[in-house]
Formats: sequence, structure tokens, C-alpha cells
Amino acid sequence: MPAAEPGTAPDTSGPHRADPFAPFARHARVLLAVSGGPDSTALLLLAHRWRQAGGAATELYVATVDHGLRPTARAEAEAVGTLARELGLPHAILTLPAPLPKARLQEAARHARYEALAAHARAIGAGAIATAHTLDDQAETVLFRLLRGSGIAGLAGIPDERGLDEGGPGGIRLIRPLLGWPKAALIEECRRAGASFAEDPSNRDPRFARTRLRALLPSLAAEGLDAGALARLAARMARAEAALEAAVDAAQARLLAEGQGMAGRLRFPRAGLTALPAEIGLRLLGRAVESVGEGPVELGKLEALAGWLAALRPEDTGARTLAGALMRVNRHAVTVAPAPARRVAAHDRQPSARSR
Ligand SMILES: Nc1ncnc2c1ncn2[C@@H]1O[C@H](COP(=O)(O)OP(=O)(O)OP(=O)(O)O)[C@@H](O)[C@H]1O
Repeated sequence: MPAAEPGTAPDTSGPHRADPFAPFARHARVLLAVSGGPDSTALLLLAHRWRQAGGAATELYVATVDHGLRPTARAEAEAVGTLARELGLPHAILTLPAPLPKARLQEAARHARYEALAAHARAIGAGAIATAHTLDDQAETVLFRLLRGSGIAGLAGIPDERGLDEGGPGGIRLIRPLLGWPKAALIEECRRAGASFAEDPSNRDPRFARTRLRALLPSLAAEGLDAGALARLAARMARAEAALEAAVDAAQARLLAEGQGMAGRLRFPRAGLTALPAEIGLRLLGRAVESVGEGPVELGKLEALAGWLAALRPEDTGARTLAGALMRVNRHAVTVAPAPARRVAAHDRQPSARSR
């Protein structure tokens, strides 16, 4: 792959941010996740150009994950290495510690990929990983979630920055500087730089719902629902999501202080909880169930739980379980605690584990 022309001014004409690489400047080192496809090859070229043009003192490192799934993967990873070397950037090929399971392969590959990238980022002291998600990826994600009846958080689409391992060691950030760029513009960047790239055949595999949805996008665009419109929807939803979460933070602080919960158990004053706007109450319940139960709760099930609570008359009491959490309602309070079945199940599992 021939190198990009060094020193060319960064193309800041991307549709969204004046400087999409500005978030890089907060880190001494950023790891670019480059698969060798057109999007991430353009990420490599553009990030390097930004750096050459004096973007910041940020050092750029490059890594390619070889999932061991396709025979051509190694050669593609090596081609990324060649381009990175031409640009003067360090490159590593990362392999996975264990073979991927056959079930839910794409999801498993994505999970393993991020783990490998995060481990490498920590090893080289990079505070952030950058991926090359595009405007097209954003549009597909929003459309996909729209069709599945997602909530506001889902319709907010792919965030341009988030913590990769919140609470984990190192606090690595995940940055997506190209979310405002159409894929076609990135292919054009590669072409202009004379850089070749590989195409992942799974992107065209009609067995994946994503591929079938992608095929719908041109017809929707002809009706006015183009990638830009879907991205605008995502940005508006992200704004609403942030405001709602801030309102839930405030309601949580207020009601938990009033409710006097005990260790491992959250207690809300019933009148205060049921008086909240429905969306805020729903989210607060979701947080409570998630924190004492088994983790994230399906929105539809949470809505059913909140609906049940809202339909109770003031004199009614009762209890419901959801996702490993038990919600008890008495006249004065709503308490959310780990479900007893979970405690019993955990207790039951121990002897059988020992007997193996
Ligand atoms: N093998 C790889 N090595 C390094 N980076 C990769 C690899 N595959 C993907 N990436 C990075 O992730 C970005 C998104 O890739 P892709 O759209 O294929 O991911 P995905 O499977 O849809 O998962 P997600 O969108 O959650 O990352 C790429 O632009 C690239 O930056």
C-alpha cells in the first residue's frame, strides 16, 4: 500500500465537527483500531494527517485484531502493518487468547476484539482507542433499533465517545472520530491517498439482518430518510437521554435519602416514587433492579413492572420479581432487594459445584 501524502491539510469538511480528532488531544497516546477495511484505513490516514498538521502532541499507535476466522486475515493485518510503517506509526497484530465459540459468533468476535484492543492499549499506555464507525454505521444502527422498538437510549445510536471499561483498570476511552463521515467519503480518502483496503465478506452476507437492512437504505433515502436524518434523530435522542438520566440521578438521590434503605436493599417512599413522571420512575426502577439483580433488564419487562406498580390502588400491597430482583410494595415504601430464589439458587449451586 503506498503511503498517504504527508503534510496534506486535514480534511475538516466532514459534515459534523470542525475537528473530529479534537478528542485525541486529551490523550498522550491513542490506539487506532484498524482492520484494513476502507473505513479504518481512512481513519489511519486521516489521523496521521491530523497529527502531521500539528493536531496535538498525541502519539498514534495502530493495532489489528486477527480473529483467526478468515484465511486472508493475517495478510490483511500485515498490509495494515505495512501502511502504518510507511506512515511511521507502530503497529501490532493482536491474536485472541482462545478460539471463538460458534454460537453468536459476531457478538463473541466483537467482545474478544475489544478485550484484545483494551489489553494492548493498557500495555502501551494509551488512554483511548479510536474506531472508524461511520455515518452509515450510525444510520444503520438507528434504523435497526427503530425497527426493534428500542427506547430513547437505543435510538441515541452510537456515542462518539464513551468509557470502554468503566470502573475497570485504566479507564480507557473509546473515541469514534468519523461518525459524521459517510463511508463513501472515506473510500474516496483511501483512493486519493492511493491506499488499498480489504473488504470483509461478512458485510455482504444476507444471513445477517444488518446486511438486509443496509440494502433498504437507498430506498429510504429516496423517501427523505437518509443517513443524515437518522443521525440527527440519534443526536436529538442522545440529548434527551442525557437530560433524562440527569433527572433520574436527582430523583434517585432525593428518594433514596428519604427511603432509608439498608445494605443490599433499596427503599423508596412509595408516594414519591409513583409521583415521578413515568419515564423517570421507570428508569429509577430499572437502575434499582439492575443494581441488586442480574444486570441489565429488558425494557418491555421493566415497563410491565412499572405498569403493575402504577396500577395499584393506594391500599394495595404486593411483590413482583424481575431479573433476579424482588420488588416489594407496602403502603409506604417500595423496596427492591435480591430475589430469594436467586439466593437459594446460588446456595444450591455451591454443593453441586463442590461435588463435581
Ligand atoms: N479486526 C479488527 N482489528 C482492529 N480493529 C477492528 C477490527 N474489526 C473492526 N475494527 C474496528 O471496529 C470498527 C467497527 O467495525 P465493525 O463495524 O466491523 O464492528 P462491529 O462488529 O459492527 O462492532 P462494533 O460496531 O460494535 O464495533 C472498525 O471501523 C475498526 O475501527
